[in-house]
Amino acid sequence: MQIILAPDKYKGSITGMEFCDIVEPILHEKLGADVLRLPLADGGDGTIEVINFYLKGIFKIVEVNDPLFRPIKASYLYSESTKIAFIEMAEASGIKLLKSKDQNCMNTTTFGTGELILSAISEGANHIILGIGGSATNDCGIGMATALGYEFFDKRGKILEPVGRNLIHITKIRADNVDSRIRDVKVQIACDVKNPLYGPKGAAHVYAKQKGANPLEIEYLNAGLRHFSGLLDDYFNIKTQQVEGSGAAGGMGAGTVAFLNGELLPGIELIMQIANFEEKTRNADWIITGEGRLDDQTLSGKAISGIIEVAQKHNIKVASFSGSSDLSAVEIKGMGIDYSSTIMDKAISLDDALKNTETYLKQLAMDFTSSF
Ligand SMILES: O=C(O)[C@H](O)CO
Repeated sequence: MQIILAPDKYKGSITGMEFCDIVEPILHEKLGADVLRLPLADGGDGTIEVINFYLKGIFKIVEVNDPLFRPIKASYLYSESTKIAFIEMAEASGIKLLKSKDQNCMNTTTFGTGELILSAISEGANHIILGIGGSATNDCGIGMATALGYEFFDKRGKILEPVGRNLIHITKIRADNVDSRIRDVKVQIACDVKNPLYGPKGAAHVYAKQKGANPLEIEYLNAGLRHFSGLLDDYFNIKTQQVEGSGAAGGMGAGTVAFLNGELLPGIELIMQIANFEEKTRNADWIITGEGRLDDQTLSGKAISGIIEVAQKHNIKVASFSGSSDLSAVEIKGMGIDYSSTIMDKAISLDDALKNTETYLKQLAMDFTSSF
């Protein structure tokens, strides 16, 4: 029997690799199964480790500007043999880098992410995968673009600092000094959400509060995104608001489409491409997946959605060992999952589940093997 282990992380608990370490020996021992590990991620936190499992690159450490223009060391992954770099914007421009008192996306920049991109190009990358999300910013990517050589002017012809509050003042974009090497690089964007750029479901209204903006500032940032999107559309001949995910990471989705000619993709889709997932699983009997929680979001962008698609195409059974589930047995079956169990079925409380994930996950794996 061939079994593929394709877990995402259990957020705040174990990584996908740890999941494999726990489950694989039980499948070997109890079923004599041939097990292949293909850990997945959705583009959010922890994606870099999963990508490295496939790319086998090395981490490059560079000094860049953090969201408040302070020097920090940030890393990205580079694979010399494939010339692919994987950059997580949160490493340079993430909310995790700021104390809560310093968080306000009126004043933050994605400049450091642009510096990471330049560094990767200087290393020799001809393909950059940029994971966006977890950002401290709402600057529509103008910080990143500035690092690449773009300039943004106000109506008096003054160059503006590339931060969220200045989007509304931009009247002119200049590309004369842009690093021309960027044109030869294929850029794919692993996007964590599908929000539009502005409006009630846009970057500012949905995510700026968690980045320290107050209600007035949120309105101001939203107006800035709306205004700037008009400029981007005219300058690059695109329709930013219509791009799914343009509002990801404070408008970085739109910024990457415009300034990098990037292709926005759900993170899971990109990682499955890198893992060569479909090719490697087509003869499997089972795919076992797992993620922190099965819920009604599960089919929209999380790892399991991509797995079910491939499994159904090749008639492979799917099992899910998740942390918890908000779905009924009928809903789970309806999604295309043939076997499902959760850590919370075993644990007496959330605290117990988090403390004893390994023990309970072993039990889930044992139960699965006994079902044959
Ligand atoms: O960074 C952000 O704004 C969120 O992760 C959504 O992309």
